Order: sequence, then structure tokens, then C-alpha cells
Amino acid sequence: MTGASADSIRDQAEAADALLRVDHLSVSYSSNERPALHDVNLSVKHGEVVALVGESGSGKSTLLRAVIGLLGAGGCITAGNITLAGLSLTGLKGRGWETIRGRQIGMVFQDSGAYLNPIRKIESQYIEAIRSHLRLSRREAYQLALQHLQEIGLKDPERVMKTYPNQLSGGMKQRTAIAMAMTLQPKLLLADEPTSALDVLAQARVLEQLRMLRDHQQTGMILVTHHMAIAASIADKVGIMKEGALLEWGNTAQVLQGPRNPYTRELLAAVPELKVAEWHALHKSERPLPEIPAAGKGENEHA
Ligand SMILES: Nc1ncnc2c1ncn2[C@@H]1O[C@H](COP(=O)(O)OP(=O)(O)OP(=O)(O)O)[C@@H](O)[C@H]1O
Repeated sequence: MTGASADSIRDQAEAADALLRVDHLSVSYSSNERPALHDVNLSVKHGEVVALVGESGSGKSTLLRAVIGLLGAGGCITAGNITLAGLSLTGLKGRGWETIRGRQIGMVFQDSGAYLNPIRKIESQYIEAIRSHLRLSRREAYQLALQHLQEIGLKDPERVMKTYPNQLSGGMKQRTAIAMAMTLQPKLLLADEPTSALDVLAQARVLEQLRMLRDHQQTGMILVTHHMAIAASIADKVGIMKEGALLEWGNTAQVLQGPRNPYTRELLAAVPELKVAEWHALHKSERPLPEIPAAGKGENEHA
């Protein structure tokens, strides 16, 4: 059997027990001639974390937005299919999406905090978000919210609940929004650079929460990140994107240590080797630090 056919048989077997399948997906925006995504295939299993890495404009956010049906007015799926646990999402309309978003698929953005309603206290919006998806009393929902705010590292969760979003710092808003998405324990969590606005400690705390969600709830995740250290620390699989295509896809160690695509090699060479301290700050388990070949020159905080 050739390597290629063995690979494709393995890929098919993996896709068969997938939580999420993206098959031959192409997406275009009406204002652009070039498609934003072209023939993208990937899958995410229950309890699996996939990191998407790639240059700006490569289509990472578009992929997440297509999965959760939020491409916006100008965006359109022109080919392919997306299924969640066997349910096709591609033809879903308004009310259908309401049953999917939140509890089935959660999403956190780089600036999720900005999506909090500025004229309502955290308490009322958090409790409403919980109770619209979970059968809990107000009191139970309040306690659950406090627990999640605490777990994400917010020191005085009762105070957070009593404030309006603009009374919180940007990082506090972001963590509140992440806590809200996690509280619903979605089957699939899409996270678009969720920690990029946070300091290193807050970042480590959020990553720890993501790991707990994966380990305890078997949540599948797609995490978009520019940081190889984050991809290496949490992801089971890595996808490398460029110009709307998924150029490379595979187990994290395999992609980072033995990249097949020249662009992946270029990308890895452009960052210095993972710094051991950063690795340990981000990653609390025993996973060994993968070696990344041929580091680039000089200091670069985007390691
Ligand atoms: N709403 C939109 N309307 C028109 N074009 C868009 C829209 N959103 C994204 N695009 C285009 O689609 C392509 C992919 O963009 P996308 O935001 O998915 O990339 P990305 O990899 O997430 O980039 P970044 O890392 O900078 O967030 C780009 O060419 C971008 O200009």
C-alpha cells in the first residue's frame, strides 16, 4: 500500500467518527474575486483540539464563521458541506441555528468582551444566556455563573456580576465572555484568538479552562492562533492555512517536527524555538516540549 493511500484511508476512518466534518468547503465574499476558502477538508473528534495557524487573511476566521453560520450578508458557501454529529449545517436557516449556537457550538472571538451588551449588567445577561439553554432556576444559574467566573480567574465574581461591561477592564470582559461560552458546555467550541488580548497569566488560566472543558466534557475545539507555543501546548492536530487553502494537516508533533509543506517549514523557521519558560507557563501537563527545527533569527514574542 502506498503512503498516500494509507493516509487517505486513515483520514476517512478519522472523519467517520468525527464530531465536526468539513468537506470540500469553499466560501466567497461578494466583494472579493478570490474565494476566501477553497476546497477545505478537516474533521474534529469529541475531545480533540485542532489549532489553525496561518498568515493574516488566510481564511481562518472565515472557516470558523462558516461553521457557526455567521458569514454575514456578503459571505456565501459556494461548495462543500459541514456536518455536526451527522447533522448538515450547510442548509440550516434562522431558527435552526438558534438550537445549534450556544449549546451545540460555542464561539469566542478575539474581542468577545466587546459583544457583551453595554447597557445590561453582567448578571442579567449571563443568567439569561444560561437559562435560555439550560433548565435552571435563577439562583442555580447565578451560582453556576459565579463558579465559572471564579474558575477563569476573576477574583471577585460577585462584583463582576453587579457591574456593567464598561466598568470592567478589557481582559476582564474577555474572560467573562469566555466563561459565558464555556458555561453552556458546547459540544464544539470555536475560539478565534481568544487569548490574544490577555496577559500571560490570564492566558494560561484560559488555556487551563479550555483543557478542563476538553478533558471533562469531551468538548471538541478549533482554536485559531498566531502563537505556535499555544498550538503546541494544547492542540492534538494542527492545520496550516494559506490563501484560503488548508496546506498541511496532521498531528501536532508531526506537523511541528516534520512539516511536509514548504510553507509550513517557512512559517516555523520564522519563529524562534519554543521558549521552555513560555511552554511551562502555558502548559501544565506532562506533554514533552516538541522540538521545532531550524529556528529563525532574533527574538520574536510571537513564538
Ligand atoms: N466580511 C468580509 N467581506 C469581504 N471579504 C472578507 C470579509 N471577511 C473576510 N474577508 C476576506 O476573506 C479573506 C480571509 O479573511 P479571514 O478574516 O478569514 O482571514 P484570517 O486568516 O482569519 O485573518 P486574520 O489572521 O488577520 O484574522 C481575506 O482576503 C479577507 O479580506
